[in-house]
Amino acid sequence: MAFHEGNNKFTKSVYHAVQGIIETVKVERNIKIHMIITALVIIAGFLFKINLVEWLSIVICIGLVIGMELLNTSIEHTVDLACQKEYHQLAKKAKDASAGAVLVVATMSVVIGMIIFIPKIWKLIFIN
Ligand SMILES: Nc1ncnc2c1ncn2[C@@H]1O[C@H](COP(=O)(O)OP(=O)(O)OP(=O)(O)O)[C@@H](O)[C@H]1O
Repeated sequence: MAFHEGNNKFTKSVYHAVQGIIETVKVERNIKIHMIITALVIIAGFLFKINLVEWLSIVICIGLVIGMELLNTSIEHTVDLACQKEYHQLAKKAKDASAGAVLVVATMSVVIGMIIFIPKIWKLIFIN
């Protein structure tokens, strides 16, 4: 395979991946909420001048939550395709487990956000 062919294939893959993200953001309400929370957390990070480890924790959480939400959407589409939207006990199990994965990562992110920001907010209110 010539170098430019490989390069072209990579560009196409990135294009499709970006399309997947854009489509999901357009359609899925939950990922829009995650995006808004992400923006607020980044603004709070700058306002409270959080340190490098805190930024790293937040970047990991953001990546995990949005990545997991994209996977959840992918699983929902795959299940709908497989069962043609007919009720099926296995479809329920697959979708519920997938939604559960998002919930686990989102809960972990909220806890990390609280550990980072609550002491800073507390200091701002009661010490300043
Ligand atoms: N084909 C099906 N058979 C059985 N249960 C289903 C089926 N489709 C959905 N469900 C049930 O309904 C729930 C919601 O499924 P749905 O596909 O509407 O996801 P959603 O509400 O769009 O989720 P999200 O808000 O995460 O995007 C699932 O978690 C599952 O319990």
